[in-house]
Amino acid sequence: MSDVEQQIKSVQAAVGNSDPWVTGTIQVPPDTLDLYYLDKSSLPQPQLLKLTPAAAVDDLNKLSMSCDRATFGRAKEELLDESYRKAGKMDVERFSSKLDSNVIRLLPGILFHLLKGEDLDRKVDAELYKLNVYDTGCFFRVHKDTPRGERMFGSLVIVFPTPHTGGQLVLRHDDKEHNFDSGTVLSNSPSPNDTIAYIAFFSDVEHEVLPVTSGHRITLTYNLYFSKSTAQVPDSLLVPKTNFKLRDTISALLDNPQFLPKGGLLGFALSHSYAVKSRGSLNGILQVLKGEDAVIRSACEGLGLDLAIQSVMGNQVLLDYAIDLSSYGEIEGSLVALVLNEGHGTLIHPYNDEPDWEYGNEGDCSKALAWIKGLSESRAGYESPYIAYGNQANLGFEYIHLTLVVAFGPVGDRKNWSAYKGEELL
Ligand SMILES: O=C(O)CCC(=O)C(=O)O
Ligand SMILES: [Fe+2]
Repeated sequence: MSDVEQQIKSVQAAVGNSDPWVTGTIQVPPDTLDLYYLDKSSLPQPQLLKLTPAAAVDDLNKLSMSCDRATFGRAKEELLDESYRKAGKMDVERFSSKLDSNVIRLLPGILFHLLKGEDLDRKVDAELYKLNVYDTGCFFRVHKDTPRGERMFGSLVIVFPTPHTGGQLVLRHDDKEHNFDSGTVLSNSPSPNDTIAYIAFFSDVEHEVLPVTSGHRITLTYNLYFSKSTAQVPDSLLVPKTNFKLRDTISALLDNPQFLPKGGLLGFALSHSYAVKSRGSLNGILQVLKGEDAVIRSACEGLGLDLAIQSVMGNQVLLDYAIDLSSYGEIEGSLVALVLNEGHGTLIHPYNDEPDWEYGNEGDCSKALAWIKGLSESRAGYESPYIAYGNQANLGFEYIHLTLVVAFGPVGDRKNWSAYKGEELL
């Protein structure tokens, strides 16, 4: 193996692989478990229910009866189908939870292990979405939470300590899986009367709620956003914000004069998928990277390199916008030619190979790219043209797989990324 190959392997090994979810329990002031809600009588009456392990089964059933049947989204449709999702839901206008006014105080403790790098210092908004009641036999099959905009990065579920068995939340991402059994975790907690369980995860993580086998699993769900406000959050002390190993291995690779002496690109296929509008620009995504993706951004920014988020088509072309495949139909090859003929996209070729001019036009350039994390088979190109199953109908944003492309200049001037134009087709 050459020096360069060895150094690329070292960069690859330094890319982190932390979980895209956190789960746990938190003790809360007991009165924050109070829930006020409007029942379903013809003149709705306010009710107070303490969502504790001691809550009377009749009262929990009454809450359950006051809920509507929960729907879910398939593509652009909102559906009620109890073979896919069986649960009660209450919209935010019909209830008030004391915990909700406290949730902002709980967030830093919860998100500490989820957010990485500079994201740890960002202000996060938590938007209450629904109260859900899963009583015996309720479940929610595999889905992803519907993206509500570029800045939404995750979902938070709070589970009250009302007794329940079953109803585990199973989360899956790449080859990882996590099963969170809130009923068991809560009943085994040291202070079960005033402890809640939480699960926070990046919204593109696939998840399902297994059937509840007894009792009532009652939850609040939140959408998590990176705040637009620039209010400074105090620096979290003693938290390493940079993956120094990653920064140093990239630096060593670029210091090697054998590696792309005229300059070139590094490609990191992102671990998460991101919500974009079709044909929408990808510029804003750089600011909303999640988890390990944000760590890669920090390391490369720290080296003064140029960063861009691109979509990769057929491993041959980089695009700085999301293309709407449904408006083209047909096969990928012809799409590459079409996009290039329209004057979009940058041709790329592997760093250790010659450009492939199959689709090139006179005057085109092809840039050499070394994949640090390549697009795996299942991730090549785009996710399905629409979200098959969401917790709400498609709101115009779709999750797609993207690549962080890092540009660097010639040996001795690696920060001068704009000096690298690529190989030209004459
Ligand atoms: O209750 C849970 O743990 C998850 C619920 C869920 O996935 C949803 O409401 O979208
Ligand atoms: Fe969900």
